[in-house]
Amino acid sequence: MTVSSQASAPILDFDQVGIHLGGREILSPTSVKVGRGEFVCIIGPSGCGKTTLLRAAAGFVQPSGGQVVRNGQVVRGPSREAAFVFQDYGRALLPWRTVAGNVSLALEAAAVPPAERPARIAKVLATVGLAQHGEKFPLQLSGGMQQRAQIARCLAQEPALMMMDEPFGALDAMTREALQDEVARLVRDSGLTVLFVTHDLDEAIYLGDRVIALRSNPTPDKPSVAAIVDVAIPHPRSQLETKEHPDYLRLRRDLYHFLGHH
Ligand SMILES: Nc1ncnc2c1ncn2[C@@H]1O[C@H](COP(=O)(O)OP(=O)(O)OP(=O)(O)O)[C@@H](O)[C@H]1O
Repeated sequence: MTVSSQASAPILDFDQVGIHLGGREILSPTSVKVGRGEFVCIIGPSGCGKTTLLRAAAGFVQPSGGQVVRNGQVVRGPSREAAFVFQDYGRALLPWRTVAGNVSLALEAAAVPPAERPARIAKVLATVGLAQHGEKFPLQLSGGMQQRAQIARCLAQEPALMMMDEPFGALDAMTREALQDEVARLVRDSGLTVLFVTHDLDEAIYLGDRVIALRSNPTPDKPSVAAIVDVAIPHPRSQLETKEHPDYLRLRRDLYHFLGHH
């Protein structure tokens, strides 16, 4: 557990959360507390329940056992306090609305008065480096820029928690690194708490304060959570220096083994 998660009441508390879907146990009872401002990455093989865990935190899925407590309240459904960034930015954005129009959706949903919207839209677009692109339509932008637009829309909702489900999985390596750095910066600047699903061990260690490794097909001997590791590499991190840090290779090797590779 990191200092931040010990220092204050957790923003998110998975309390013995178990999830069955389609008559099958997807997630065996899982308890994890996430501290305010923490960046927690979730890794594991395809189908092990990473997205399901995020969906439970967002209130899209109800646990079959246990409870998710967010900000002291049991989660019973979706809330503006929790924003969700999907991998598939192409489907998350409305193609017939401009980038600014897409960001505006979050403000409209929150009934922000029309007069206040332009300044708030400009602010979040500047945060993600899209200040000059508000009047463009999503399909006029690169994949990385579309994903920034989706992140801007989430930020406009001023969430306390951001769930990111493989947000950079569809991007090329350079765009992906650039976006990793931007998200790390904006999370540090804003104090947001992030739950971040990825298939990529390097991405998990680079971004995470902690990494949760899940396994598929849990049994009483081998529950869903294979390991939770702290990443004590100081922030701000840089792509090159982090990968040369002595902790980095050790964590990478440990997580690789926890995931069942030999
Ligand atoms: N609504 C549902 N009904 C039945 N089964 C479901 C439902 N949603 C998900 N599942 C199953 O639950 C399991 C976990 O799915 P989930 O999407 O959480 O895995 P994941 O670890 O995120 O996978 P991936 O890395 O491939 O995205 C999968 O076997 C999936 O088929």
